[in-house]
Formats: sequence, structure tokens, C-alpha cells
Amino acid sequence: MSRERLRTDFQFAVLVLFCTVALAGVTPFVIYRYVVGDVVLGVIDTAIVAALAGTLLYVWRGGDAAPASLFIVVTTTIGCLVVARMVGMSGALWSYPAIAAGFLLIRRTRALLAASLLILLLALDGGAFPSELARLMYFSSASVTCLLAFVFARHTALQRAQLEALASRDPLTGAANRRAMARELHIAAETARRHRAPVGLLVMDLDHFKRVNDALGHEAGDSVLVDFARLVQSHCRAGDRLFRYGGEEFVLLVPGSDANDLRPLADSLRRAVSAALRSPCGPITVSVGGAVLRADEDNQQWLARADAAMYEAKHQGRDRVVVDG
Ligand SMILES: Nc1nc2c(ncn2[C@@H]2O[C@H](COP(=O)(O)OP(=O)(O)OP(=O)(O)O)[C@@H](O)[C@H]2O)c(=O)[nH]1
Repeated sequence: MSRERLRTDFQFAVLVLFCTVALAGVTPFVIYRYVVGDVVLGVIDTAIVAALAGTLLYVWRGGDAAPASLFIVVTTTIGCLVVARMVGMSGALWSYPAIAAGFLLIRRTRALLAASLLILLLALDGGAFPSELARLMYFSSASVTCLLAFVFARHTALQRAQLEALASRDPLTGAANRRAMARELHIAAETARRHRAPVGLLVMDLDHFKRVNDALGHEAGDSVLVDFARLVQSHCRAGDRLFRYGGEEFVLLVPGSDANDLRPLADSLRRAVSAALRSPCGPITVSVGGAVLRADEDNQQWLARADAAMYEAKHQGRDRVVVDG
């Protein structure tokens, strides 16, 4: 379980790596302090080791990595300040890995705040440095490290957001894709159950779409799909979510809607499509099936009911709405 989490949960993996390496790095100093009789530093290092080991144990047993990361950043920041103040310049060297780890572990604005405080307090206090030159050199080098770590964290976050958008969107229509649908249906169903609110689903399938492709070509068919997605989205509320389920089949998630809301919405979408979308083969029409989540069903059953309602609409002659309350 935790081994699997190492591959899938970046924050968890960085936290485990940082705690393990820091434990390996600091523990010998604990022994050394006690051996040379430096009890005060021995106690401080022991407290740092205990915080690292406790955090490692907590997350490895399934604990939430987010608060544990914040705890580690705060602890290492304070630890660095105290150790540098007591052992001098060599202690201040720990601030470099602490700064880098902060940007990997917590939100970059918080990491920037923690790193700036650490650098400023150490540099202003000055007690850790043997000379003014050493103090200035520490301030410059730590500030550059902090700045580069900030830029790296920002760049990584932007790339992650772009990758997530690419992985969850249909490139043709811009609607969310099937992969995103599974996740969002799950969240919507959980939220609806928690708040005892209704949530509806519409499955929409363009009628005789093959004819459009056959008569006008695939590209013309593509542009009908794009126009359809745009039209549906222009009719949706901010909380509604459109997914491309398959070729010419789309799903609209409608939070807060029961069957009484779903029917008029589905019908107004159906009418808008036949009024606004045309091809040389004639008007484009859509068959719509709807279902409201029941307390005793899972998402697959919910989607299957909406899909079955859509097929019923096809069966009844297409260009119509069937809602399975
Ligand atoms: N242009 C285009 N066509 C697609 C795309 N994905 C699927 N299709 C086409 O959509 C058509 C679906 O045809 P069918 O499943 O027979 O359904 P239909 O013609 O819409 O008929 P009914 O659904 O029964 O009303 C096929 O011709 C597919 O090639 C796409 O991305 N672009």
C-alpha cells in the first residue's frame, strides 16, 4: 500500500525521501553530541530526529502527507535556526536542503515565506557567522538558492496544470474526456449524498450522425461536433459539466437537479440543437436520456440508466427526451 503510494503520491514520496535522508544525516550527530558531552545540542538534535522519525511513521501508516509536510517544514526551519545559532556557520549549511525541501513539500508561497524568514533571521542575527563577509556570502547564496527553488516550483506547477488539462480534455471539442468523467461523477455523487442534494445526468447522442460524415466528410462531421459542444456549454450553468463520452455521444452532469429540473433542461437543449445546428443533410437533432442519482446505486448503474433512457429516446423515433427519474 505505502510502496504503491510512493509511485503515485509525489508529496508522500518527497516527504519519505526527505525524512529518511535527514534521519541518516542527523542521527550520527546525535550520537556524536552525547559522546563529546554536548548535552544541549544532543537534546536539540534528538528532538529533530524524533520529529523526522515520527512524521515518517505517521505518513507510512497512511497519515495525510499535507499537514505532515507543513509540520516538517516548520520543524526543520526552526531546527536550522537553533542549530546554526549554536554551532555557527556549519549549522547554517542545513538551511540549503531545508529550503529546497520546502518548495517540494508545501505550497510555494508558504515555502517562500519559511525560506525568507530563515535566511533573514540567520543573516540579521549574524551570530552564526565568523565574519561580515561570511554573513554576506551566506545571505547571497541562500537567497539565490531560494529564488531558483521558487522559479523551479512555479515552472513545475504550471507544467503539471498543463498536463492535467491535456489528460482530461477531448482535443476536438474541448469538453472534458471520459477519463475526467469517471473522476468527476464520483465526486459529484459523493457530494450529493453528503448534502442530501439531487444530481442529474444527461446522455446526448446526435441522430444519424453517420449520414453527416458519409455525405459531407469527416471534417464537416468534426465541426458539427465542435458546434454541438459549444452550444450545450453556452446553455449550461457554471456548475454543470460536459464530457465527450464517445464518438457523437456526450454526457452532461447537472448538480442540484432532480427529474423536474432535468426534463425541461434536456428539452431546451434538444430544441436549441435542432434550431441552431444544420448541415446540408438537414437539421441536426439529438436524442437525450436523463437519470437522477438514486440512493442505492453506484455511478455505473446511474450512467447505465441515463444511457438506456437515451436509447429509449432513439427507439421512440429520435429527437426526443426520455428521463428515468
Ligand atoms: N466526424 C467524426 N465522426 C465521428 C467521430 N467519432 C465517431 N464518429 C462517427 O459517428 C458515427 C456514429 O454512427 P452510428 O453509431 O451508426 O450512429 P448514428 O449514425 O449517429 O445513428 P443513431 O445514433 O442511431 O442515430 C460513425 O459514422 C462514426 O464514424 C469523430 O470524432 N468525428
